[in-house]
Amino acid sequence: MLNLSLDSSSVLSLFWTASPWLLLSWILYTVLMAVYNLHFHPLAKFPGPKMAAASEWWLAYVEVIKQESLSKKLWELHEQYGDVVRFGPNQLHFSKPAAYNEIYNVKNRWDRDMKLYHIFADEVPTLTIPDYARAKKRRDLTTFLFSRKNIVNMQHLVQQCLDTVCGNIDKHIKEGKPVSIFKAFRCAAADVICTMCFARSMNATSEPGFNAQVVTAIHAAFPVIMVFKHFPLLQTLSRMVPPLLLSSLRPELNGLMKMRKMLTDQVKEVKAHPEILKESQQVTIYHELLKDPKNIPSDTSLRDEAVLYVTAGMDTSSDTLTLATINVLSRPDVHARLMHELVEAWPHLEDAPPRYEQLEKLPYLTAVLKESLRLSHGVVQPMTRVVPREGAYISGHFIPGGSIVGMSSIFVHWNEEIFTDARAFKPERWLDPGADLDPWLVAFSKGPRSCLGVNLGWCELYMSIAAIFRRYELKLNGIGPSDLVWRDVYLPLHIGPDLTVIAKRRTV
Ligand code: HEM
Repeated sequence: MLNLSLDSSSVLSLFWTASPWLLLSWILYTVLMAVYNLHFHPLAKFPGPKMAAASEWWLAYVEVIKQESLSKKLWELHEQYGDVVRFGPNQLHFSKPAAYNEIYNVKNRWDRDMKLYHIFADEVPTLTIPDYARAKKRRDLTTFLFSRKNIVNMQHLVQQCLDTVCGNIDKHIKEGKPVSIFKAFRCAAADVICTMCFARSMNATSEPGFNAQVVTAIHAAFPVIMVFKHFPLLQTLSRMVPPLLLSSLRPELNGLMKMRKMLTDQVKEVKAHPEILKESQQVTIYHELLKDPKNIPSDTSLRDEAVLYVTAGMDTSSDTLTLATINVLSRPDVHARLMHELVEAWPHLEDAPPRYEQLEKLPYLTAVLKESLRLSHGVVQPMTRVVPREGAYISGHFIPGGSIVGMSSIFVHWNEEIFTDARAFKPERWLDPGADLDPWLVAFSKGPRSCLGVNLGWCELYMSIAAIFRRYELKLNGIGPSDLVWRDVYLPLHIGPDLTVIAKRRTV
């Protein structure tokens, strides 16, 4: 009988003999694919850099080697090539704001493109389920948890987290230290999400100096996921590394592992003792996702859903709040007008803070928040969608089925025809009755895959600004709006200095 077993030295020698052929075949394949992509691909007629059209490697070079922001690079490309740009063999980007509504709208049931979305997890949590039908099923399960009604009822939990933030700010004041408003809002958002969704806090808001591990870890993880976007094999390999080894190789990721462990333990506890859920006063994601006994998600699925909520909700709302604080403090006229409104709504500091429903009726605070959402953008990377088989018209062009299309929110938010002096912070623009700007605020995106946590997001924004501005006199600590510098890593990752303020308790 033929002996097929090979020892390790013969496998190695076979590999060395075959490797020049493997390399040659790969080069030949790449060249042939480039020729096909440039001349015969259904998107061949669309303009854009030739290297981008030829191969996926162009985008990997821009995002991983040069560490450039894709959305900002696309801005330059549109100036050169016009309103449609081919920025990958099968990818198109659009610049006219109307195209945003043509891609992301309630009628479109377009799939997400997994080349981008696999970075957040395997196909398990809501954000990474590619097809609309399955994603809808998963989203529908949590409709109640994120409904406006539930958020309004549970707002005392948001207030509790904000009170802990204030307690920590008071400690900074006592010790004569500036407050990192950047970290404070991130800690607040992390605790709000965990308290609301899992009925358990990570106590990030109590950490000295707001130096919570979860904040450092998520900040450190985003540039890594840009590498995973282009080299998915590395992501698979990284999952095989034992947590202990990973934490010694990348100690800054400790917080992420701690959070995963906390949520894994919680999932196990809830599954082993479902009676905990019956006794709980509060609806959590576990109540919602374990509702249907015939469709119980796996432990990993539950854990990944929980991790998704923290990563989806932490940086987005805290970026908006940080941007709001720095811009309001750098414009004395805006600051004075906002304070006037807040003092009227909350005249005596010793009284309980106004409720969310009352705050959302304040026109100037609302204008400040809309302007802050506009300039913080939400997600900046083009959120890629797959055009259905029959094709679609976008920006007046017929786009063949199977093409991947997307549009970064910066192309709407920085559009000068909609927002005059678009890069400037001008809350007044939202108060102009003739302007009708609301349809162009796309920070939460649009359509069936838009933000699931939108009600919680708004609630946090209103209550945080009211609590921090009404309770403290704040001054910028040597920083200003020009220090709000970001790199596009799907979200806008802050790469400027720490953003600190000097705080003093208000007495009246
Ligand atoms: C200012 C605050 C927020 C902004 C600007 C924001 C923005 C967004 C955007 C633009 C998307 C679409 C992403 C895409 O298609 O790639 C999204 C999705 C999502 N957001 Fe938010 N978000 C915010 C707060 C939150 C909060 C507090 C949560 C709660 C935990 C949350 C949970 C989610 C989830 C679960 C998804 C995925 C939805 C799906 O795939 O169907 N977000 N968010």
